[in-house]
Formats: sequence, structure tokens, C-alpha cells
Amino acid sequence: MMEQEIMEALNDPSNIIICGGTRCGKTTQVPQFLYETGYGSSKSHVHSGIIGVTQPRRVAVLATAKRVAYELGLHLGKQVGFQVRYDKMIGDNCSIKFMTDGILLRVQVVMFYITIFFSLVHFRSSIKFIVV
Ligand SMILES: Nc1ncnc2c1ncn2[C@@H]1O[C@H](COP(=O)(O)OP(=O)(O)OP(=O)(O)O)[C@@H](O)[C@H]1O
Repeated sequence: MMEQEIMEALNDPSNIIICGGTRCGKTTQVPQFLYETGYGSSKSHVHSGIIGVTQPRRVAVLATAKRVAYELGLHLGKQVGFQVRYDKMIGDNCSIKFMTDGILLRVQVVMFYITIFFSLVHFRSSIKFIVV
């Protein structure tokens, strides 16, 4: 799926599944598509929820959070944050949060979403699961 197709699919109320080859950019690019469209912004009335991304391992959480912050030109620990067991860097106005599946299950269960490999969710005004 290309960026436009992904963003159009988001207008569908059902959850979506994005398939792509290894290292094609599912983890690092899709959150950026969402962010650049206005998701994750506290100023947006429609898309104000945090973009949440899960990864199975803490090393991958740190690496992808750093990479996305770098590509967006944002500060890690501010607009782009992460949380793993015993470590967390999250700003008050965090837009994109990377976390392990374990954190999702332990800490975010009320607010968030779940997927096995990787997920994004926009909560508050609506809850959406994107599995890639
Ligand atoms: N921490 C990083 N440092 C440098 N380049 C990176 C980093 N993370 C990702 N990349 C680059 O971004 C590309 C996309 O990586 P990404 O993790 O988004 O792919 P993916 O489709 O989620 O992969 P996978 O199927 O293995 O989870 C990679 O080919 C890699 O070159």
C-alpha cells in the first residue's frame, strides 16, 4: 500500500491491516504518515489521540523511536517518546509513543490497543487498530 491508500483506508471505520516486505518501512513510515496528516496533535479536535506503536522487543522500541524522531526532525522524549520496562522518555505533548507489547498490556490497557507485532492506535475520539 502506498501512503495515499493507507490514509484513505483510515477513513474507513474498521481496523486495517497493512502488509509489506521486511524493512519496507511499516514501522518507521506509517507513524510519520499519520503524524504529518495531523494525527497525534493535541491541537487537533479530530485526531488528538497519541499515535501508539508497539514492538515486541525493547531494543527495537528504542531504535525505531530514535529513527522516527530523527526523520521527523523532532526531539526524542518530547513529541516522539518511548516506554519500555524500567525506562521511559515521554513528553507532555507526546504525539508518537513507541512501546513494547508488555507495556501496552500492563500500562496502557485502558487507553490503548493491542496487536502481536506492531500497531498504531488513535484513541479518544475513535479507536483504530492498524496492524502491519
Ligand atoms: N534505527 C535505524 N537506523 C537507521 N536506519 C533505520 C533504522 N530503523 C529503520 N531504518 C531504515 O528504515 C527502513 C525501514 O525500516 P522499518 O523498521 O520501518 O521497516 P519494517 O517494514 O517495519 O521492517 P520489519 O518488517 O523488519 O519490521 C529500513 O530499511 C532501514 O534502512
